[in-house]
Amino acid sequence: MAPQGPAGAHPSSAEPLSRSIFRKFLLMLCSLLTSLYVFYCLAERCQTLSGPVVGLSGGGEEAGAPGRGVLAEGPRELAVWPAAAQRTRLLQLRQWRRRRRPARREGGEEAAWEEETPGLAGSPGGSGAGSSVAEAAPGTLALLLDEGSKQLPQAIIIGVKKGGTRALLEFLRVHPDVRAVGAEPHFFDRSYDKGLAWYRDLMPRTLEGQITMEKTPSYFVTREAPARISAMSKDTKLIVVVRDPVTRAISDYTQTLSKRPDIPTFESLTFKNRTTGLIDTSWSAIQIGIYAKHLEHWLRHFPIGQMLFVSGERLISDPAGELGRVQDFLGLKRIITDKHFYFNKTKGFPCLKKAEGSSKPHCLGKTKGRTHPEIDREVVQRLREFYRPFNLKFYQMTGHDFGWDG
Ligand SMILES: Nc1ncnc2c1ncn2[C@@H]1O[C@H](COP(=O)(O)OS(=O)(=O)O)[C@@H](OP(=O)(O)O)[C@H]1O
Repeated sequence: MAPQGPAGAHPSSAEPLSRSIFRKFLLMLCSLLTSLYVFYCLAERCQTLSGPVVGLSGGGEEAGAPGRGVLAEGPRELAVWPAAAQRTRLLQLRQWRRRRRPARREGGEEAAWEEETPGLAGSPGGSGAGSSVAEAAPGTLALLLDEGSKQLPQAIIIGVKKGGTRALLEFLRVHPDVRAVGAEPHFFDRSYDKGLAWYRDLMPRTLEGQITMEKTPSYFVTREAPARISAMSKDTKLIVVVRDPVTRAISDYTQTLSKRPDIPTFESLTFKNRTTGLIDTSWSAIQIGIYAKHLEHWLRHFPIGQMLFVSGERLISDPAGELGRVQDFLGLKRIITDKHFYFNKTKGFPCLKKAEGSSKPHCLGKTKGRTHPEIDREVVQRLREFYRPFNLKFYQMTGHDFGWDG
């Protein structure tokens, strides 16, 4: 009788066979798991697995740093990905980056959006960056998709300062087919000598079908800007956010006052001579609002149909309506609708229910919506009279009554 005991203690003739079966089973299990992993990656789930992260620590695309986060083999491996998957991955990567890093500031003005619920991201048990699957960094394959190419902008928000340009750009960035620089490049006014290659390098990468955009509100009043933009491309689409020039001037003054509290009053800066009521048109706060004059320069280089005038007032009272017009003008599908906005009573402005790259409500930062100082009624009235003929001319030129004159 064969001795009884634990397996392996007394080898029998059947044991080598079961060991080899076990080895085969292990091998099969390993290949199955590997195939499953590859399948998951190809099914665009790679980012939810805690795979190795490569080279994401550099500055963002909007900083224009070349080569960040791209594996050497990127383009070769990327070729096996369908275009739609590439696009999805690029968007996911971009969203992940946005969650990790606030936007750059533009020339002293705040470019970043403000979290409405600060503290949540890092709170214990909350969905802070890196603390949950949803917030995890994209996996290695996803990083290969930090591709696409940098293009010169096909559309530019050229003005006007304090018109609502930041709100428009941030709202537009929700659209999956819009990619924009966060900061103001100031290329066509301050950095033109750096050349188009420098400018292009500031742009985010785009995939086919995506529009590259930037906003620099000072272009609208820069004499050289129309010719320079036209020299870059005659087809550039131009967007101008305009606002009642009197309120705009006060907003402009309020911004300067916040930085230099010792400046003279708005009233004294408005006039060359207060007794005669002569307006000081050399003061930039006043000059910028003479929209008809500035527009004349643009119309020497661009047809009016290539320009879209967005009402700064309607951007606040009906953001979805204005965004509808902008999306049509840019040839984009109307994806941004009233479902994207809510009115924040504390801020007194529409905010995004979910900003691009975030699941939280977002409003513009503290530098937008500053309380304006009380201005002498007579001065406001005098300014209204001053602007009226220019406004009427502007309405004629654009074919749109913005309603600033009653
Ligand atoms: N949604 C939303 N949230 C906050 N602010 C909004 C919004 N929509 C328009 N605005 C108005 O935008 C004004 C600032 O305009 P800009 O962004 O063009 O300013 S800047 O030229 O870039 O400094 C800013 O002007 P002030 O209120 O005078 O600060 C706002 O009135």
